[in-house]
Amino acid sequence: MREKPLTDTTAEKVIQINGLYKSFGNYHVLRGVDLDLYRGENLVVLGKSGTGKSVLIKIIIGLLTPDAGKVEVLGNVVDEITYKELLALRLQVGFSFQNSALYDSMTVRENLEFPLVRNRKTLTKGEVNKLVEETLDAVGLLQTINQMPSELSGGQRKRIGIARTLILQPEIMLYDEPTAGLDPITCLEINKLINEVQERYKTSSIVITHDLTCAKEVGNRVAMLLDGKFERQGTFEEVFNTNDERVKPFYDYNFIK
Ligand SMILES: Nc1ncnc2c1ncn2[C@@H]1O[C@H](COP(=O)(O)OP(=O)(O)OP(=O)(O)O)[C@@H](O)[C@H]1O
Repeated sequence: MREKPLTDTTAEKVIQINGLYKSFGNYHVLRGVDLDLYRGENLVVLGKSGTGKSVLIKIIIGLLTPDAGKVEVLGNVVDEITYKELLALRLQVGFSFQNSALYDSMTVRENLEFPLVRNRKTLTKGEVNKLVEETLDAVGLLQTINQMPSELSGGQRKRIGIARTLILQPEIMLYDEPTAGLDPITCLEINKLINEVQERYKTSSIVITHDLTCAKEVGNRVAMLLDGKFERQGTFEEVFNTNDERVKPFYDYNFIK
């Protein structure tokens, strides 16, 4: 298995989260989250279902507001900027949805053109075509350009979903369970793609996953959300070298102990 290099912690922090709290009624989901994303790294976020991983992502992209704490993304304090600034920031933060979220009535080409036509209005038709083709090529699916999403496999749909996010060339990528529901071979292909995207597009990424093979293959660093905080952060080995009963079952289940 490929060994990922350690994160360069002297690099700029593209996301800085300090003392973040978020509750819904009496349910205290995030209870003092501290987390940094360094430029160029893939940070894997692990945690049991319902621990607040999606809530965290929604706060990062300004879809939810924190109760307390500071969330800074590419130098912007997310709940202090104007709505216009937030929209501009969201173009720098690509979010790859779990269900791929493709438009079923559009071809692959049209799905990829859509974010460009909406957000890069000065591009010529030729430039749009070039970007669509280059991005499809980067995810290895140029041959599907005229197909409909319904004609693609689950793994291909994931790739197209990633391509549609990548086409705006965001600085930060957020992957939400990129390998969920895929067979092991396709999972390995998606892991490889996430690593290729990191190298080719120089993205900084947060990868939410329950798949520890994915975590090991793509993560320069791993952070585990436990009881509302990232109590364990470090390399894959550092995070899992523990007898903590909240952590061990993740490892044992994934690696059949
Ligand atoms: N808008 C909301 N209003 C009320 N409760 C919410 C809201 N959003 C999330 N929650 C609650 O916050 C908790 C954390 O949800 P979240 O979706 O972040 O979990 P998760 O860690 O992403 O889970 P999974 O791994 O299953 O995707 C859940 O109990 C959920 O019901």
